[in-house]
Amino acid sequence: MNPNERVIVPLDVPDLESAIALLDQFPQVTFWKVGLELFTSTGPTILEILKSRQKQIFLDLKFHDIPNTVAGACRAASRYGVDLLTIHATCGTDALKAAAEAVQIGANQAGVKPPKLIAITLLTSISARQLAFDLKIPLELPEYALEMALLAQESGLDGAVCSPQEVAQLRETCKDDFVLVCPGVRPTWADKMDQKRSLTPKQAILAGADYLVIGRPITAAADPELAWQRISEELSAIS
Ligand SMILES: O=C(O)c1cc(=O)[nH]c(=O)n1[C@@H]1O[C@H](COP(=O)(O)O)[C@@H](O)[C@H]1O
Repeated sequence: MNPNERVIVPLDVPDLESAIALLDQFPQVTFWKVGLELFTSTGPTILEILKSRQKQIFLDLKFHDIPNTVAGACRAASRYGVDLLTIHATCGTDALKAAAEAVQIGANQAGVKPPKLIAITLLTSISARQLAFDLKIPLELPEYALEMALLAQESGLDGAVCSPQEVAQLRETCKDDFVLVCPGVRPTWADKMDQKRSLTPKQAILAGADYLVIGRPITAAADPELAWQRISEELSAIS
């Protein structure tokens, strides 16, 4: 895979107009993420636009609900023919299994390829301190992220979203074709902002990430094209 194809850029913008402006600004980006803000604003229209431009789509709706409800949501989302879809591992095994099954049913009904269903292990904005003191989880952070990934794998999911700081451990323990997607990636020259567990693009790929989600270091940079180019050069230099 061309290293640039490992970078997923989130369309974290409020409306269709701003999303199209980003697509026009970065024709070289092959994989885009549609998250809660844009999908809530535009609905599936943005997915049609991405498809008309032959882009890969990560529909990041982070479902979190009871088994019957997440199954229904996954069935509906899978009819759009997207490539990746998210659900929180903390829904529990019954909901994850129901979601994995629903993804196949929805895609079959629409005659499209099923998306890879991937589980959020622990949001990259949560620190070890917050895990212990706010969420009252008694496990060490890397152990918790690994447990969530294993729960997803055992429930029949295709992969997980984790911070780059945990990806080496997940890569070592999960099966080889388990897709690992890392947000919270920050080049040395970028501000970390609300991301608490970051590594650089090169470090994240070397640790075993299949895809990197990189947003504001590119889209909010003073010179966004230069930021993309620097990331692209960093990844191309990996031997
Ligand atoms: O599912 C995600 O993509 C996600 C999971 C997570 O744990 N952390 C996380 O930051 N994300 C998403 O990854 C993107 C990161 O954007 P930047 O922080 O701007 O690079 C955002 O769209 C987040 O919604």
